[in-house]
This record gives sequence, C-alpha cells and structure tokens, in this order.
Amino acid sequence: MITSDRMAVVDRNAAALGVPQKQLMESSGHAVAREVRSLVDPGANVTVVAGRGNNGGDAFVAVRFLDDYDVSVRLLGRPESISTDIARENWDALGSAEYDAESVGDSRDFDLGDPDLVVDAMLGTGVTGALREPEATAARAINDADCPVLAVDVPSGFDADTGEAAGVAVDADHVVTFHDAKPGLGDLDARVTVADIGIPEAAETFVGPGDLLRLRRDSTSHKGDHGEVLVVGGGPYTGAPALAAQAALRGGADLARVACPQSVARELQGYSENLIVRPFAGDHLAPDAVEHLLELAREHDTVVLGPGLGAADDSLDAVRAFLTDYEGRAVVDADALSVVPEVETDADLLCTPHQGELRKMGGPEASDWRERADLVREFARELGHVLLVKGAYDVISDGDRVRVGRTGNPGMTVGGTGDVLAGVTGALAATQPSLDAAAIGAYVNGRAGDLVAEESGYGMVATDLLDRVPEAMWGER
Ligand SMILES: NC(=O)C1=CN([C@@H]2O[C@H](COP(=O)(O)OP(=O)(O)OC[C@H]3O[C@@H](n4cnc5c(N)ncnc54)[C@H](O)[C@@H]3O)[C@@H](O)[C@H]2O)[C@H](O)CC1
Ligand SMILES: [K+]
Repeated sequence: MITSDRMAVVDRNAAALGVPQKQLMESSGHAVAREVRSLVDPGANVTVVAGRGNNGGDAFVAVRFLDDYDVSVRLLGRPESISTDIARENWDALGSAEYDAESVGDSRDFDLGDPDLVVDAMLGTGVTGALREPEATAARAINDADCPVLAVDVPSGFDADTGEAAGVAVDADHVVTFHDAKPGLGDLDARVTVADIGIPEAAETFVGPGDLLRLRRDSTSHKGDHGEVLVVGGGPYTGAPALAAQAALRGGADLARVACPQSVARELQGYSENLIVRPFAGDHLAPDAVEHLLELAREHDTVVLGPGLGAADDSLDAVRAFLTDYEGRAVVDADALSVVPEVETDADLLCTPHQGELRKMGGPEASDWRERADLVREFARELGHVLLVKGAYDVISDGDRVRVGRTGNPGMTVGGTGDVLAGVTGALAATQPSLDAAAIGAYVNGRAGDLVAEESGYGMVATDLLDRVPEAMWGER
C-alpha cells in the first residue's frame, strides 16, 4: 500500500536513479492498454476520457498500444492547459500521428458516445477536493453509460489516500493502479489490478532527493513551527554538543539550546553566538540534574541526548533516570546509547549508533548491508525504537520498514560528523515522523560531506559539514 505523498517521493527517487517519469508513463500506458485488451476484443469501441494531468498522459500513451481498436479520446479542457510536459508531449504525439483525439472546453459539449468500454483517465493521485467542471459532468455521464468502466490508477473523484469521494466520483468496474495498491481502493466495488511500471526497488529502499520533497517551508511560518531542540551533552567533551546544536539550527530548527555542565558552558559560548546554553552544576551530568533536564526537555520538541556526555557511571545513571521519565521524542547518540536496551521508557527514541556502538547495545553484526538491513530491522523491533546505524551504507529501520542512506564518503570518518548527524536528525524529528527524520538526516549529512569533498577533497572537519547542510537539504529538489 502506498500513499500519494510517498508515491511522489519514490517517483522522484526513480528519476534520480535514471528512470525518468516519462518512462514510467510509457509503462503505465502500456499497462492500461493490456487491461483494455483483457476486457474487450480488438475492434471494440473505446472512449478515453482524459484530464490535463499525468493521469490523462497515461491514457494518451495507451492509445498508441491499441491500434487494432476503435479508440476516441476526449481531453477535458484546453490542450494549452495540460499541466505537465510529459502529458503534453504524449497528447501532441496523438495529434501528429492523427489519432481520433479532440478536446472538450465546455461541459455542455461533452458527448461520451456509445462505447463498449470507457477509460477514465480524468484524475489520479493529483486530485484535490471535489471534482470541478467539466470533470463532474463527465463523471456523471460515465456513470450513466451502459458499459464497463476502467479507471486509470484510481477512479476520478476519489481521494487516493482515503478512497473517499468529496463529491461525485466515477463508479469504476475495473481499476488498473500503478506500482502498488492505493489505500482506499480495496474498499471499492471494483476489480483492482496492480501494474508493475518498472520502478526499481532501490527507489523505495535508498533515501534519495525525493525524500527531500517532504520538507516544506510555508510562507506563513511562525517562529517555533520548525521546532525547538534541546541538546543534552558535554562533560569530557565540549565540541560535540556545540556541533550538534549548530547542526540542529542548520537542519532547520528555529531554536537550539544546550543543557551542559557549568564547566562546559563557558567554553561553549565561544563556539558560536547562535548557541543558547542552559547549564547545570558540576563538570559532568549526574542524577541530581535530571529533574531540571526533564522540565527543560518538556519545553522542547525534541532532545538530542548524548553528544560529548562521556561514560561516567553517574552520567549513565542520569541518562537512565531521564529516559525512564521522559515521554517525548529524542535522538540518542554516543555514550547514552548503551543505556537504551535496558531502560523502560514511553519516549519515542531514534538511536544513532555506529556499528561499534550497536554491538555494545547487544545489536547484530554484518558486513554486507543487505544482511545488516534485515538484522537491524529485527533489532529495532526488539528495542521498540527507531535505529539509524551509521556506516558506508546507513541502515535505518523502525522495526518494520527499512531505508538505506548511501550518501557520504571516506572523508567523513573524521571526528564530529556523527554529532552533526544527531543534530540535523534532532531538528528533522521535530517536524517529521521518526523514520523519515532518520532517513533524511542520514541522506543530508552524507550529502553535506559529499559537497565538501567535491569542493576540497578529503581532509574535511566536522564544521565544514555544518555550512553545507542547508544546501544538502534544499539545493537539490
Ligand atoms: N509514479 C507515479 O506516480 C506515476 C504516476 N503517473 C500517473 O500520474 C497520475 C498523477 O498525475 P498528476 O499530474 O500529479 O495529477 P492528476 O493527473 O491526477 O491531476 C492533475 C490535474 O487535475 C487538476 N485537478 C486537480 N484537482 C481537480 C479537481 N478537483 N477537479 C478538476 N481538476 C482537478 C489539476 O489542476 C491538474 O491539471 C497518477 O495518478 C498516475 O496516473 C505517471 O504517469 C506514471 C508514474
Ligand atoms: K482516473
């Protein structure tokens, strides 16, 4: 089952893998033609009712595969208003090859004729709200016709994500849907065929530029809409929490605060004027700071727990106490990770171990990423949390789905790149579901590293990544 948002992600990822949408449209059209053949014999009279989006484009392609049928095409609306290049190219191809294809500008001029089969290609997954004219009139005419109806991808008028109609909708007898079933289709009184249109599995598995489509910035955004992140870390190390907090800001958070020991606070301010520090007493985290941390954490959307914390016994006791009572969302990194398997918590955790840290958590080992993907999924299910296991191929799982990030390069083995990843992921987790936050975080962090390497080769330092995070996130759409 796939939602239309996720379909758009996969579609864009396929294009980045070298399988452009026009090629998918060709496969979709071919699948529509095959379905027509299974329903009526050659020579039959087929009317194609097409809209101005890619759903219509699929049907334009299908016409070329049905030369032995008596096909006529009605495009609803003016050809100039066809909304995509690939649909327009396929419409133009019908014209230049002199197929029977005409446009209908006004619903009063719509005439379905007396076909043996109607192909409904008015609207697919791009539809918003109730059908407008002339689509609504055409839908009524299709429903009144005394012949079977084959819907392309989804019956026009249905919201592909719910299967509900906001107004009049096409009552289809058959649906040929692409790549995967759409959520509402199973409830319809129609026979549904899922057609493979040649989208590589890698477009689903590997995080790609399509996943960035999930990131949006509304022009009406307010301060706070994009999240406030609390980094809890520092003690033996100062740089790590500073990097994570700056990465959270570069990753789009509106605010990043660092809760750290007093001894670290003074130094931290020297790293960046953008950092807001909330110190607690002492030179490392200890259980007596936990109450204060919990209060602070509740004022933030997400917590990044662990950067530079160290592994002192009382620091780990404090992490344990914190996680036991915390109920929000947290990215857990570095030494804090070792506590996760033994702690009972209602928190929604996104753990970012490298393979050594995963082993310390009792997690699996595998050198082959495919094998690791299966094992990480099982371990994430056991833990009940999202895992982002860092490596040349980052493996991300919520115990059910698995995503793999393969951006990044050997220059990124330098210290601090993990802190940047934790911060970026913390920011993303404020606006995205955990699995997507982890997948996009891994992709963006690796891509930032690739941008640094493209410009200056290896020898990068973690702060180089910070500057490239916005470009990695927003530059490639
Ligand atoms: N991988 C894929 O997903 C593929 C999908 N294919 C086909 O493409 C459609 C989705 O195409 P899209 O262009 O995004 O949208 P539609 O064709 O569904 O509709 C857009 C079109 O309709 C207008 N519109 C929107 N809402 C309404 C309304 N309520 N009333 C009237 N008109 C409306 C809008 O303005 C646009 O003009 C998918 O379903 C598949 O069939 C690809 O071909 C293959 C890959
Ligand atoms: K349709």
